[in-house]
This record gives sequence, C-alpha cells and structure tokens, in this order.
Amino acid sequence: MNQLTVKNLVKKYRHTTVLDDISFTLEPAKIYGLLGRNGAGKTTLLNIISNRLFPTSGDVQIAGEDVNNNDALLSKIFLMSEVNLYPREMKINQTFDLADAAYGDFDYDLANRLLKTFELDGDAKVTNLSTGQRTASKIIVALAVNAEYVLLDEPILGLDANHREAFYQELVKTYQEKPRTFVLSTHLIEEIQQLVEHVLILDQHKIIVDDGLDSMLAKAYTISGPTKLVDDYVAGLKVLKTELMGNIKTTYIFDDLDDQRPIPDQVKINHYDLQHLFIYLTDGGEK
Ligand SMILES: Nc1ncnc2c1ncn2[C@@H]1O[C@H](COP(=O)(O)OP(=O)(O)OP(=O)(O)O)[C@@H](O)[C@H]1O
Repeated sequence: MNQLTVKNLVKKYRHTTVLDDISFTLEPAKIYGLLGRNGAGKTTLLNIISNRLFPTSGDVQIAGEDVNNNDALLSKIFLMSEVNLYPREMKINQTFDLADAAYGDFDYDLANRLLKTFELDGDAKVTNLSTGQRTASKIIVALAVNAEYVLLDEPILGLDANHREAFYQELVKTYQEKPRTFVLSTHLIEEIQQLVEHVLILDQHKIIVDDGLDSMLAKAYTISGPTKLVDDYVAGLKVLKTELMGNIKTTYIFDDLDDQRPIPDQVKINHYDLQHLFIYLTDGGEK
C-alpha cells in the first residue's frame, strides 16, 4: 500500500477561498480524524480527494501519481458521504453489488452480518429508509468495500447511540482484520477519541494540526492554582484559555512542559481531552 498525498490544494468559489494551500499525507493503515467547525471545508476536501470535485489548484497523489482521472488509483479511494447517489428504486442489497462492480471483492459476508447488526432488511429500498437507517446502510458499504482509503464524511448522521457504538466496534474489528486507512470526519469528537490515531484539524481554510493523537494530548495540560504561581509557571508557554475563580486560575496549555522546572505544591497539573483541545484551538479559546 502507498501513501496518499494532498499537495498544495486550493479551492475557490468565485472570490471565496474554501481551502487555502492544504498539504498533508495519509499513511497506509491508519485511522484519521478530520475535524473542523461548520463550513471549515471538510466535505470539500474529501470530495476533492475522491475526485468528485476539482480543486482550483494543487493535486492529490498516490505513490507520486495524480489520482485525477486515473481509474486505477481512484479505485483505491472510497467516499461515504451524506449525498444520496443511488437511484430511487435501488435496494440495499443492490448497493452492495454496485460497490462490488466498482471496487471488486466486496465483502458480502461482512455486509450480511452487518445488516443484522444494524437491523436492516437487504431488500428494503434505500429511499424508504429513515435517516439513521440510510446512514447504517452506507456504513455497511463503507466497511465492506474493497478500498485502501475509506473516507467517511459524517458517518454517524442520525444513528442512535446503540448503532453508533456498533459502528465504532465494527470499524475497529474490520480495521484489525484488514488494516487500511480510514478518515473520519465528524463533530462527535468525544466519541471518536478512542478510535483515531492521527488528527487533522481544518480551521480558517488551513490545516492547523496534523499530529498523532497521543502526541497532541500529551501537550494538552491544565495548570491550576493561585493566580501568581500559575502566571509564573505558564510564562512562555502556549496558553489556549484561562479561567478564573476567585484567586484560583486554571490555564489550558498546548505545549511541552519543561521537566526540569519545579512545580509549586499548590499548583496542580492535569490533562484535558481532544474535544476541549479542538474547541480552544478553533475559536473557543483566546486567540
Ligand atoms: N458549491 C458551492 N458554492 C459556493 N460555496 C460553497 C459551495 N460548496 C461549499 N461552499 C462553501 O465552502 C465552505 C466549506 O463547506 P464544506 O461543506 O466543505 O464545509 P464542512 O467543513 O464540511 O462543514 P460542515 O461541518 O458544516 O458539514 C462553506 O463556507 C460553504 O458555504
């Protein structure tokens, strides 16, 4: 398997720049979280990677070759999106056949098992499904399709908590059995924190974070205690947010701490989670 490289992508609609010189690499067999606020450009980016949309400039490459109009390379990339691309009369089972025809080697055993997991009838017409059921039917295709890069745009839209849990479990299971790359674009950050290995954050039309989850979270500290002591301790560190309660100050840091510096007794250091890190990095903090 080869890397997928996004190189200097720019997407403009008239005078609005939606993606501004985006570059990153997707490694084979890794689970990525693509995060960004509403309108950040996530869907646009995934549509360009899967050749559903053309960039204004820049390109997407696999093994150094442009995927644009290259059928062999495009057959390595699958996009599950909100848009319903199936004809009105199509049954769930027929969407499996379509994926098999386009990508080959569709995993019918997995798909049939997942129909039971998600309590769906394979003979049901896609247009007659509820929002959550339609999402589930698309998830089945995305997990059973034979593609090296599976891009999931809002894959949990309308799914109830039980089915979301089932999706996460099945994703991990199929990933362990047959490692390939998944990109999960979602707003349910708390729920995917356990799944993703690498995080891409799109903000203000640019990638502002491209990092392993563990290395990101290792830099996410809260430092709290008496204001003066906290101020002294965080001097020179990247502070994303500050909260004050009486004389007790809590700062949210995104930085490496200096191991050599003594920590005053009254100062407490803890970690915080991906969801809060995302919020503070993308406007909820003190830019
Ligand atoms: N065809 C279009 N013409 C003009 N502007 C567009 C078009 N498609 C998308 N945009 C704009 O591009 C920006 C990015 O949209 P996009 O759908 O990629 O965001 P997103 O990150 O997926 O958002 P969300 O989380 O809300 O789904 C938005 O400001 C949107 O209004």
